[in-house]
Amino acid sequence: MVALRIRPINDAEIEEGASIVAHKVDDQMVVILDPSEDPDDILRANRSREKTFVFDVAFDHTATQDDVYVATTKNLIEGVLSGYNATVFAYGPTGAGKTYTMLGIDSEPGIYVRTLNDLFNSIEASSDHMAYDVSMSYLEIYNEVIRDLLNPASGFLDLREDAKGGIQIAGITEVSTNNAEEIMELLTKGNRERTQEPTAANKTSSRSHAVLQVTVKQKSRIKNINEEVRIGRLFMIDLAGTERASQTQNRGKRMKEGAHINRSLLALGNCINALSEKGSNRVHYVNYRDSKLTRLLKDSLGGNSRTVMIAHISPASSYFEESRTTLIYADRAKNIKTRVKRNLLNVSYHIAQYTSIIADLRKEIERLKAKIDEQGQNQMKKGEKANIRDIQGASYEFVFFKYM
Ligand SMILES: Nc1ncnc2c1ncn2[C@@H]1O[C@H](COP(=O)(O)OP(=O)(O)OP(=O)(O)O)[C@@H](O)[C@H]1O
Repeated sequence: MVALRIRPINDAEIEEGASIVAHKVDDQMVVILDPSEDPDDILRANRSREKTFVFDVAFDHTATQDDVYVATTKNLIEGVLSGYNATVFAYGPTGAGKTYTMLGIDSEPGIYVRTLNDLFNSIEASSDHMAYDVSMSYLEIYNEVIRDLLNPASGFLDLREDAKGGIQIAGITEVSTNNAEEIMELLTKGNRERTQEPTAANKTSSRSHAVLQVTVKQKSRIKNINEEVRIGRLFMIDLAGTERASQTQNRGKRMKEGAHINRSLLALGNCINALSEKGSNRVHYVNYRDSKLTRLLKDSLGGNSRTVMIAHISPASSYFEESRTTLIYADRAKNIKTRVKRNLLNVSYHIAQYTSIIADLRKEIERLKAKIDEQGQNQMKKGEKANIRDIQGASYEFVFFKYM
């Protein structure tokens, strides 16, 4: 899925006399008008100045953070909870609104917070039958090195491929928690560690790609000697901005950063090109190894993941070139097809572990008993004359039946 978001025009753009050249036509269509061409030139009819693009969904300045979240990301949660991988990434020029969409601001939180809230609400709603283990890591790729944003003191980390071709980051901090607020705290702290610098185009420009990875392991509460564990992974990525050195007046360090950012985005673009032409007659080699970013995104782009790209542009005429290239890039990405499969892990227990399974079962029975008692008490409080014994009898029967 490819979505496009046009942010509102800002004061600086209005002050420099920019006009609005990018418009949303309907829920999927966007039109961009080339401001450099002479509108009075009758020989070049309007058609040549306008370029139309169609995406799965398009947003403009009227869209709320929730509109964007609901249309792009909310639907991925159920899949992640049942063992599928999903990736959401924000792409676009510097200052076009990527961090706003992903992290948001306190009064208008973005996709990270909304996703985590819904993820934990869904887990709570189904936790009677299933046990979930959620862990999270947050990293940045800056100048082609990986840093742990939850533990920046750990230095540079390595990407490794496991026996099944899965990508792992050696030594990354994995935080286990089932509390969205706790995660948000960690995230805000992590984000402060992110390499940010003011550029001419954006006062708090993110100079790195930030990757939030959430892993959800799901297994049945009912222990068995053969247990199936489903592992769903969700990547949420705030890419560094694409930029032109001339636009941001970058020199020295900024220039070098720009080169690295552009290298990984170029590698990403090459992968997108090669993947979008897969299936056509030409054989294309997809070179994921060209950058850390594409190695990390290997599964998300061409493999086993539901992937959503949210491309961002400014509506201003001064951003026309960046917007045009972003639209072309995003248009290419529409052709990528991924094939998703559920990640299953089968755990067979040894006889020696049966005592621990029995202990777990006892704990589960105690938990259910306590829950039934609590429900019974609540009903009594409400003055309902429910026959608790009947409820308990029926529930125990149900538990017994489940363990048969
Ligand atoms: N949809 C929006 N509504 C209101 N304000 C927005 C919106 N999108 C972006 N902004 C504002 O525009 C500014 C730049 O946005 P943001 O920092 O998200 O850009 P970015 O694409 O992440 O840039 P960079 O790549 O340089 O980090 C911020 O002040 C942000 O709050």
